[in-house]
Amino acid sequence: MIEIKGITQTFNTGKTNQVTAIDNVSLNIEQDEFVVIVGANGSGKTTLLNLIAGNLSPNKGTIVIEGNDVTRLPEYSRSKWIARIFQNPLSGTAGDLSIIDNFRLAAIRTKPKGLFIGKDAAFSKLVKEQIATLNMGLEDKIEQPIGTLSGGQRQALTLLMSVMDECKILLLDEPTAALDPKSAANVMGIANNLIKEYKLTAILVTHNLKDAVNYGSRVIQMGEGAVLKDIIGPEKQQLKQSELFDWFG
Ligand SMILES: Nc1ncnc2c1ncn2[C@@H]1O[C@H](COP(=O)(O)OP(=O)(O)OP(=O)(O)O)[C@@H](O)[C@H]1O
Repeated sequence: MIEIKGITQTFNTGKTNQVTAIDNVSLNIEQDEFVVIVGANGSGKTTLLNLIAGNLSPNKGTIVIEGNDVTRLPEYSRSKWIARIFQNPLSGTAGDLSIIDNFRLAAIRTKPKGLFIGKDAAFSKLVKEQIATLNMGLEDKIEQPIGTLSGGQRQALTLLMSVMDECKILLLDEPTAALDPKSAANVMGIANNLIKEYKLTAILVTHNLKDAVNYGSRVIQMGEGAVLKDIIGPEKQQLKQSELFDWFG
């Protein structure tokens, strides 16, 4: 599904502040896999997501998504496969626009204009039904500007927009770091349910070791631009938070 072969990303090449953020990393991530990435500050986690999403093009190596070599494809050309949720709930939605208009914008992103979108009642009904599944009581507020909602409500809606948009890969870059503990737990639960329901390939970058233990089918630790640990299957399921903590030495 995602095949990463020998990628290297160096910033400020030839300058005194040169840094190799990703150092010859190879990874195969299968369809339906939910990978959690942990690692110290500056270990290359966000750079890896940027390379997968197409915000960056690696100095070396290749990235293949769904059999397509996307290494030199810009972000917008990969958006039919990939959705990304950021730490800041304000990213990913247009605050002044209503909830329903944000869903319309998301639908336009990958679908031919006119199909499925429009101002028609069928679209509003579908969005309302999907929003109701979040159990946040937002389905009766779809005409309200999305900027009036809390961070947790916005992250939940952004997640829903991503999956309704038929993405296959969901990149979660510390999606709950700006939320209070209850909202964070709620949003992680929603993300996990959507990943399962829509059979997504997911990559979660987090500093929350509890989430790293509770969620995902695989956990990777990055350090200095390299993969230090890669735990999958029963070993991942049995991993304890204290063991994960010990990885950080
Ligand atoms: N655009 C850039 N220009 C220069 N250096 C960069 C750039 N982006 C990242 N770096 C550097 O690359 C290294 C890896 O950064 P990255 O943001 O990927 O780490 P991270 O593991 O996501 O860190 P954190 O946990 O703090 O978010 C760091 O040394 C960082 O300073």
